Amino acid sequence: MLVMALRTAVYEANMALQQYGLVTFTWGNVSGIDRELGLVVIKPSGVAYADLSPENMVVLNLSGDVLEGGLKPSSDTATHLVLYQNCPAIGGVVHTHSAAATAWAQAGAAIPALGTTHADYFFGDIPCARALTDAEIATDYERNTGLVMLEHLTVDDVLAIPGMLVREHAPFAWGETPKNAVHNAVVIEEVAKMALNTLLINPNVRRINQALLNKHYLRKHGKNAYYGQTSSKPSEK
Ligand SMILES: O=C(CO)[C@@H](O)[C@@H](O)COP(=O)(O)O
Repeated sequence: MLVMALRTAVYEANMALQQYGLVTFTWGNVSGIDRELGLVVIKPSGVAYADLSPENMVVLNLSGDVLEGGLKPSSDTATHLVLYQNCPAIGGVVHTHSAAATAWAQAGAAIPALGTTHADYFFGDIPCARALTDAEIATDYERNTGLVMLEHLTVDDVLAIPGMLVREHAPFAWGETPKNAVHNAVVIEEVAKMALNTLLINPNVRRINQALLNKHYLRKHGKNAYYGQTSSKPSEK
């Protein structure tokens, strides 16, 4: 039984999706990585959260080969792997179809940074990656979903904007750990709801004052990050 600690962390993170109201049926999955061992653990595909256990999580290598687990890995596994393969700072990935964030994704719109709740976790708007082309859908939808997200990422500062929407699909979030990734997925859904309501009240609302965004983001994430650029490694806490 490989990486039991990671299995448990990924199991607990998947259970937290339900706890925080991020999923209906099985519309969400969490994974985690042990980079020293080169192993990824992910939720099994289509399995109800009530039926999950650390033991039935699926263990893969970074190429996606199943090393342990009799169940099929999440259908989004290739997307998770693209993020791990290209972004060393990422330790956990979440995908959900949480309703408000999915509405922004279906509309093809980035979630604007309108207030300090957003600024505490995201150093700017939450991008919406473009819709995939016919060819990208036909060849490898899940892997290409990860690649279109990379079009928006500066690999060195993926933790400054720890999540993104994918047009015609839904949100992805990430973090230093599976638990942190779930936290960011909750924030995406909450600020998606807040932004939706804010724009209903005032369609002409402007984005948060830059100095206030910097103050709130830097207060939580360290002083060595600058708007749009961050240090070559995640900011010291
Ligand atoms: O995006 C979708 C479905 O549109 C999937 O993420 C969702 O059904 C979860 O799939 P898995 O059960 O993780 O294979």
